[in-house]
Amino acid sequence: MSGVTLSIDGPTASGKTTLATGLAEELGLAFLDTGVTFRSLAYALEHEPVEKLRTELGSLLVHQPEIHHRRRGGGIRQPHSVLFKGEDITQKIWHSSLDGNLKSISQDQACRREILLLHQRIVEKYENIVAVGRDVAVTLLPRASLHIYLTADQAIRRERRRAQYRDFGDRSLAVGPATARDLENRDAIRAMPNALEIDSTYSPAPVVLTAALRGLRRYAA
Ligand SMILES: Nc1ncnc2c1ncn2[C@@H]1O[C@H](COP(=O)(O)OP(=O)(O)O)[C@@H](O)[C@H]1O
Ligand SMILES: Nc1ccn([C@H]2C[C@H](O)[C@@H](COP(=O)(O)OP(=O)(O)O)O2)c(=O)n1
Repeated sequence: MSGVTLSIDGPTASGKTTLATGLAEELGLAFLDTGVTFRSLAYALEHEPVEKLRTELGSLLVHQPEIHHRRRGGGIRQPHSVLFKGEDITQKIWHSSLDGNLKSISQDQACRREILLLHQRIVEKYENIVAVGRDVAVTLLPRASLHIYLTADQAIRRERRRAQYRDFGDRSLAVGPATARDLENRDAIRAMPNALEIDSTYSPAPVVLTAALRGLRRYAA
């Protein structure tokens, strides 16, 4: 299949990264995790003022969206790596001490605009790509082949996140209810003709992957 673009939205720990990794491996797609940009900027804010991050985002942060299958250096499994001023910070961006910065970056509209421009430049480079994040269907890939909204009960998502990071020390574990932004995105995606909503609460990852592939075949046909 060529010319495949997929967007995956959904709340924290609903399984977006897992599904996107499966789809990228199965279909040979590049993978852009937009949350990695927000987390990288939260890290970068420890070192640079926000004005500099906004104006020099494209040169300070370099994404490598080709998929890496292996756990990197024994750390958390990451789909792709990211460099900040030339340094690979992929394993440093998940610390809970960055949660405050993450909130500031997420709420900074000027920053969000620059992040979107950066992501648009990245997706333009790839004919086949899956992008993951809180608003990718609406903002980044409105013309994707398929828009997936992934969800799962909050208690299940919290348990999954705890299990995921059990061995990795002080990681960001916050798992709240779906936010207003999540629900807005969900409603916008429901209104799209080529959309698929998957509740993964009782469906293991391979079942979710099969459902997504079936949805893609239906809309790509
Ligand atoms: N369908 C599923 N069933 C059970 N566990 C899952 C499922 N999808 C993902 N997981 C696990 O839940 C955790 C969070 O998944 P992840 O893909 O990182 O979520 P997100 O990217 O939405 O935050 C991971 O440990 C992952 O292995
Ligand atoms: N497209 C995006 C991606 C992430 N964010 C914000 C909101 C998220 O809490 C943080 C971190 O993103 P990340 O994808 O790692 O978060 P979740 O695992 O979905 O909770 O960034 C966003 O506002 N828009």
